[in-house]
Amino acid sequence: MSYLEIENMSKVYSTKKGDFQVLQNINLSIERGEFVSLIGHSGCGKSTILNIVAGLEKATTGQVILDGAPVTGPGPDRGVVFQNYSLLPWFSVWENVYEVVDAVFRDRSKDEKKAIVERYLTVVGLWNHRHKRPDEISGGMKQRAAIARAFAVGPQVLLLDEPFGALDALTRATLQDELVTLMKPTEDSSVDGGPNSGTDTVIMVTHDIDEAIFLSDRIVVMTNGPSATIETIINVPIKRPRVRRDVLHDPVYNELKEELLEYLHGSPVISR
Ligand SMILES: Nc1ncnc2c1ncn2[C@@H]1O[C@H](COP(=O)(O)OP(=O)(O)OP(=O)(O)O)[C@@H](O)[C@H]1O
Repeated sequence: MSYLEIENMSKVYSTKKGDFQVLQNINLSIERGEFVSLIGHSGCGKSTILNIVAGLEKATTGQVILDGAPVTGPGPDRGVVFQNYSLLPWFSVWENVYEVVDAVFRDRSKDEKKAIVERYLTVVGLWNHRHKRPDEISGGMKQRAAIARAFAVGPQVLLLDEPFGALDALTRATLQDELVTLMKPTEDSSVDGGPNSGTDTVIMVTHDIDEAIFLSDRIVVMTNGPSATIETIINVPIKRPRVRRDVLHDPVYNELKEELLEYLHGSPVISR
């Protein structure tokens, strides 16, 4: 059995107009340490899959098994980052991260918890902005704070729902690079939390083909809904951690891009 198993998952929403089958027969095995992206047209159920793995939604049939145990609700072993930041508006950046660290690491000293917060706010370049509230910082900074908060508690599985979707291309690329840095285990184990306590498995929902290729080991392409299922799974045979420029120059990159565009839009694309 793999580290994370999605077994025969289906999801039916009851609506005023009757039952609406979003997902049908989703089967996916993810190994520890894998970065897997879900890609597909709007409304096919990508967020629904992520929410079920997060334990925020229940599957209608089937189940999610994580590290041998069925998922029955949310837990500190899974961290979620949404597109819309989800920071508490009345807290500073520092407090937003500290609150969660404090809740998860109940038995750590205050100094240890502060050190974890400092470490992750520093990695995402927000230490100098730690006293600001979410409405005083840019969208990119808010998303950095949300990412720092997710990594700071060191969930084994990180669930990213279009984490960079609302950002401009430049900020997006910077944050993708920061994510690569955060995913890389460091030698420094003096401060626990984060990658040192094992955040190495990621499921990311994205609409961005380049982002999916740059970050993922495998890309799961969904069919269109309703009753969406997995159309195909594409391997990205470029070793991680990756450097953006190297990936862009890798001949495999254009081949994968073309393949994905063909799945998503059904027509061959002329590569540059
Ligand atoms: N609570 C709900 N009740 C009824 N229908 C829902 C509910 N949540 C989602 N849906 C429907 O389920 C379908 C899948 O939604 P979901 O958000 O998972 O898709 P998605 O692939 O993530 O879309 P997008 O790419 O646009 O974010 C959509 O048609 C949506 O309207």
